[in-house]
Amino acid sequence: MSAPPPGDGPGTVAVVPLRGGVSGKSRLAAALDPAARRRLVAALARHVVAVLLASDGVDGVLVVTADVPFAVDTLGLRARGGSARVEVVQQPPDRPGLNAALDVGREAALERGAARLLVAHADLPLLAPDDVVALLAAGAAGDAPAPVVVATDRHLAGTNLLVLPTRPPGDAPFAFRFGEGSRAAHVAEAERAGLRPVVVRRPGTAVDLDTVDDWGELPRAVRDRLRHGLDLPLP
Ligand SMILES: Nc1nc2c(ncn2[C@@H]2O[C@H](COP(=O)(O)OP(=O)(O)OP(=O)(O)O)[C@@H](O)[C@H]2O)c(=O)[nH]1
Ligand SMILES: C=C(OP(=O)(O)O)C(=O)O
Repeated sequence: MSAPPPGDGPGTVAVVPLRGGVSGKSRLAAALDPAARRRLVAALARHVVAVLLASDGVDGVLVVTADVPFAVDTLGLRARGGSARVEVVQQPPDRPGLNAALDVGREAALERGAARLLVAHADLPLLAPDDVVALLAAGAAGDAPAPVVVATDRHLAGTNLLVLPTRPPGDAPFAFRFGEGSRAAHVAEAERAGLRPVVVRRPGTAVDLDTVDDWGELPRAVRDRLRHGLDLPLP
């Protein structure tokens, strides 16, 4: 995705934060050894990126990570000689953490002229294109103020995906507040930024893979594929 003339940029760019390699999915250490976790992180990331690319309304995907070689290999970009619609963006070492990764992704999306961001975690095994299309529809600009779609997790406490304008009204940009209690934090942040929060909870967006309990609740066929790093079927 290159920088287009003002106003001609992509409509919606997806930003996928990825903590790859051995540092990802540490909460699954009791269930999976480091090699299996690395395979799982890779298979999950491939699934989420494939779903985003298959979703109408997503014009490009930026994967933001400190581990660029892992992401490039995982997504097969080297083999494919890169991809016009998927780019891996380096997360600088002096900007650590998930929220900083999303700030880096938003800056890259702005450089590409994107009007809207779709933040999507890389650990959503049941995500399907229909879910992405539904979130984009919920985030359609329509009447002012522009909406911020908060796709919450199964516990109605976290945030698995966000849809928001790349440049909200006013000067203070929307602050990413991923972490404990992020659903409520993102709703409050949207209101502070003069945006309209819309909370969504769909089976495909609510299931993220964080803990051993989450692992045990996945369909067995999905667990078996992820354990061996096999791709998940595209719904
Ligand atoms: N680029 C980047 N992505 C991150 C970072 N922390 C988490 N992520 C990604 O953000 C999403 C949510 O991740 P978490 O479940 O909070 O963290 P995790 O590394 O997957 O798992 P834990 O190690 O168990 O916390 C996943 O897509 C992670 O890969 C980070 O510091 N930088
Ligand atoms: C980062 C979040 O949660 P988790 O670490 O459980 O993915 C969140 O919901 O903001």
